[in-house]
Amino acid sequence: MPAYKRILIKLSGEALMGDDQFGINRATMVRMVREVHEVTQLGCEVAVVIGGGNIFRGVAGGSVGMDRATADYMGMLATVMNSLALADTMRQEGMTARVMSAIAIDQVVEPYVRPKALQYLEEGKVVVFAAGTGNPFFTTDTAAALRGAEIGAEIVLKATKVDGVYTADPKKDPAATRYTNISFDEAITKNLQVMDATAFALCRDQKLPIKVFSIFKSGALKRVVLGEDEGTLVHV
Ligand SMILES: Nc1ncnc2c1ncn2[C@@H]1O[C@H](COP(=O)(O)OP(=O)(O)OP(=O)(O)O)[C@@H](O)[C@H]1O
Ligand SMILES: O=c1ccn([C@@H]2O[C@H](COP(=O)(O)O)[C@@H](O)[C@H]2O)c(=O)[nH]1
Repeated sequence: MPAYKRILIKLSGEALMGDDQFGINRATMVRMVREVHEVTQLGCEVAVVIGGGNIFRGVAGGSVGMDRATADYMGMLATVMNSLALADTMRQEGMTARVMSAIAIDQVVEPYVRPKALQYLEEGKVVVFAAGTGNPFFTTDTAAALRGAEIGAEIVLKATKVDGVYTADPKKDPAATRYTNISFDEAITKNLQVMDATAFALCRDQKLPIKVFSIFKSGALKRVVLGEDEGTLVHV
């Protein structure tokens, strides 16, 4: 029995690279989709936001010296590519997914319209929100918080490269220790970089909890959805 009826999953773009230098690693994508499939089969309504780090990192060199907003639009377009690839993999795995973009690209993907997204969720379709918030100077973490609040998700699940929120970046500080629970205020005050402060603040204000866990750990997403002990809960 799932602990939540409706969830917003933020999938790491960078994790999609697998062991490659950039881009989409097919086997990794399929594995991530199968993890999502498992939770839809539990009866959860699922929306997804995917990052763009796997593609944007590959082109970031070319964005040096560009104005920030233009580079950010490139980053948002990278998330559209990831979203299309994700939805197509979902289709191949027998799921029904719809991509909705915050930036109008009508020939490619339907625009984000909140009532339509709610309708898809009620129909049991997975909704993939592409192009972040549609605004530069933000991130897909903030898009996850924003869309999560808009659709009335009970929790935002940040599926990332580390297995929770640590006292410091565990990739840089081997002495860092993991929190089981942490409040939004503490995460913001301590400037913990696992998620940006805008996303933390939005979730705090909307009383929308976040669970941070590893997308590389097999079965972790399902365990989170079943309410089992996994990762770090960020709460009001
Ligand atoms: N205090 C911390 N606890 C845990 N991770 C941290 C912390 N500080 C920094 N990090 C880093 O934050 C990263 C996760 O956040 P980030 O938003 O960069 O990645 P992502 O969401 O997985 O990727 P993308 O932006 O491509 O979707 C982790 O890989 C970790 O190295
Ligand atoms: O609302 C948004 C979301 C994203 N961006 C830009 O896209 C890249 C990729 O997103 P990640 O969250 O880092 O995976 C991001 O670095 C921004 O440049 C944006 O401008 N607005």
